[in-house]
Amino acid sequence: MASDFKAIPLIDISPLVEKIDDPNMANDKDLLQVVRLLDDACREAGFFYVKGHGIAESLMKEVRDVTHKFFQLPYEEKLKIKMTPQNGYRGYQRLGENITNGKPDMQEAIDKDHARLIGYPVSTDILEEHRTDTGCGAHTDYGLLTLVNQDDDICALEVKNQSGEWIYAKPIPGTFVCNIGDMLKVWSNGIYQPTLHRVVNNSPRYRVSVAFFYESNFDAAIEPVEFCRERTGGVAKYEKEEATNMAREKVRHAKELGDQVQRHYRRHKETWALVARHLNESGGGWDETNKMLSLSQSTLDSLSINDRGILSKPIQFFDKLQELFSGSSADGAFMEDPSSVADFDDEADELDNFNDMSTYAETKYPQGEDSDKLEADSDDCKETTSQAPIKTVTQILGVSGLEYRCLRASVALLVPQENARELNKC
Ligand SMILES: O=C(O)CCC(=O)C(=O)O
Ligand SMILES: [Fe+2]
Repeated sequence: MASDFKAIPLIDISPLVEKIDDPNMANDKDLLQVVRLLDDACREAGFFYVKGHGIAESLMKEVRDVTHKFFQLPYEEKLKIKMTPQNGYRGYQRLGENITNGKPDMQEAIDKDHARLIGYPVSTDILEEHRTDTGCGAHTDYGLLTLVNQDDDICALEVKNQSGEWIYAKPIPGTFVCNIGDMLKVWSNGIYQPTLHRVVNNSPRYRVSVAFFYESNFDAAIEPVEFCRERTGGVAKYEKEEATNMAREKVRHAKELGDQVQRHYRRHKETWALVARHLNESGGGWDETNKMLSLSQSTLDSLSINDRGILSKPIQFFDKLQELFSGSSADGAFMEDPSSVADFDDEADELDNFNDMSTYAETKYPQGEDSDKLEADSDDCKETTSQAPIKTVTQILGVSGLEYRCLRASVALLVPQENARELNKC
């Protein structure tokens, strides 16, 4: 547990860097002092700055400058390297796509293996209805150690101390801000605990940071190391776990939501199959005024109770279902099921232009509750139908854009390799 720290320590690690290949390093007083300071920092704040790391300040700045330049590019340019399931979720992640604690983060990013280049727009540049209050919601990092090269002139990264106060990790030029992650907690048998942190860009300037996440391989077994167990009473406080499982735990909620969306999708697909089967029957047809199928008595009589129940009620989303499942005509040529992840993702991209963030207007988030209904009288539906005339997957599935993005985050589970970053913050 983070202590009641009021400031984050700055540690000059040059003795460590200089002696890193020295077989006698353990006898070096200066180096041992660095180790002591690092140990204190990890116990107290879980955060520290490092200087004397050997990377030129000018190079750190250049990296940030390039990052700024990339995010200034037109949206279409950035999309050329967009993150997809096919490329293992590496590449450009659009504004609002990263979800923390169920809320979209007001950030865009490029993920490349263990590095993440992050851009935090000025909040007034984001449409008010799309804005959330954090560039990155409160979280701990999943791995061992994170190093952040942050913009020199903007205070945005905040770290929570034990009394619940948010302490700024103010930029200190030439330093990296470092923090420990969940894996180190397990390895150290709880001696070190990761600290909650978040990013809020309230400044009038676009902020970038470049983070490096030092993590184990996904198949590594994470368990308390013996040395730390001995120092903490001899009993392991954490069970041995595969890194992948730790990551999965982090995205449990997103995964539940993904399952929910898939259930919605399947149900509407079934409804449409039923509607399409009877649509062109003789004596039948679509009654636009009542939003119902008109069916002959003999057809009605032949239906199962369940099917009759569905078809004798208004089908509010008829045109949407038709578009989604059969293109422009009711020919029953259904689209792929979303369990085929790539297809679903592509389809979403087509229907849902994230740039205008039109599906993003809703902010309701079910927090795991299963709002498994799309009846015309449900509040959910009223909300979606009364919106601007947009045709989106989210409307049809009866989920908000936000939930839908969670689905996408959950999809990351299916491509777990190298994907610790994506999983990190759900
Ligand atoms: O942008 C920052 O300063 C930190 C970002 C962060 O905490 C993260 O991506 O895990
Ligand atoms: Fe973080």
